[in-house]
Amino acid sequence: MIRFEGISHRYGSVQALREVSFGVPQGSLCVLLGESGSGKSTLLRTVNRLVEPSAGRVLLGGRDVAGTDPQALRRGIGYVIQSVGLFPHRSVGENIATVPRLLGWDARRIALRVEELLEMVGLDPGTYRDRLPGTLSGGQAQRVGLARALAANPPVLLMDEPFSALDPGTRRGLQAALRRIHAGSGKTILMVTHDVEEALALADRIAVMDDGRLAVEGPPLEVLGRHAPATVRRMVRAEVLAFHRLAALRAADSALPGPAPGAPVLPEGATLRDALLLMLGHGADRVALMGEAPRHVTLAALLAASGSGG
Ligand SMILES: Nc1ncnc2c1ncn2[C@@H]1O[C@H](COP(=O)(O)OP(=O)(O)OP(=O)(O)O)[C@@H](O)[C@H]1O
Repeated sequence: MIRFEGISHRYGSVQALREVSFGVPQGSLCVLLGESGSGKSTLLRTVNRLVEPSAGRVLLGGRDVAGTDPQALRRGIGYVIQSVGLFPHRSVGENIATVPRLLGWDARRIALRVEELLEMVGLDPGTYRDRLPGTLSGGQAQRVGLARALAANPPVLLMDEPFSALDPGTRRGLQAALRRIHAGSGKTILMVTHDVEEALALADRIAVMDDGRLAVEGPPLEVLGRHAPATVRRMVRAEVLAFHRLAALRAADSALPGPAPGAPVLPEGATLRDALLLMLGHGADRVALMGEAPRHVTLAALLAASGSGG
């Protein structure tokens, strides 16, 4: 759906991107991970032409975006950023209606869509539709930003650290909302984050950027697993706190009954941190628990227990 072909970009003397090539399959949620300054936002912004790359091309559904009128292109791509960027003097409903208005939808269709979207992102339409953005909390504003980006049902959504300014609880709520919205929608989502846990909770593909280059790209368990490149291992170290939390939880408390044929086996008394490391080491999404009755722990149960499962 999105294909980067040999993308390089310079800002003056800064080489921000170096020959980046990979594809984001239709319907997938791909997370761009990488340290600060590695080129994640620049790459994301080549898709909606907020950045015109110095070399290479971006294909969207097989078409070179350079040949598409930027305004028309952006109307077909949802874009969500950390600072939200809601219009301060327009109500929540008017903010969400921005693109449908530009597309000439009639008033009734717009009103129905605004209501549907507010419900989708977990805000009661009666309470929030007529509020001004300045009266919302950060998490509520981010929900409105997400609803606005989804308004005209774009097949592609670009998200640049959309949840990073939010407290952990609010953030998990929005991650859960995003998972619901994405599931079965066929939408292709490309999302920048610094947060390895967030990537594990949301992504079906992860692309890791390192100093403007694509370090690795693939399914999460492959990318973050045993053969992870140095840049990934540095980031994972930065997530030590999350691992501490998992280390405090017994794997047996998150186990489901039943065998897990072929899965690696976790010793009795192991923690969820042990379970995660075993999954990463084997590229497996579940581990079997040693003991009398057959039991197993899934990655989804592990994320739920760590508070990342929504
Ligand atoms: N408008 C600009 N002018 C000059 N240099 C820029 C500009 N935007 C980004 N850069 C530089 O390009 C490089 C890549 O920046 P980019 O914002 O893409 O990285 P990032 O991985 O998204 O970083 P972060 O995680 O900190 O947001 C950095 O060295 C940055 O300083």
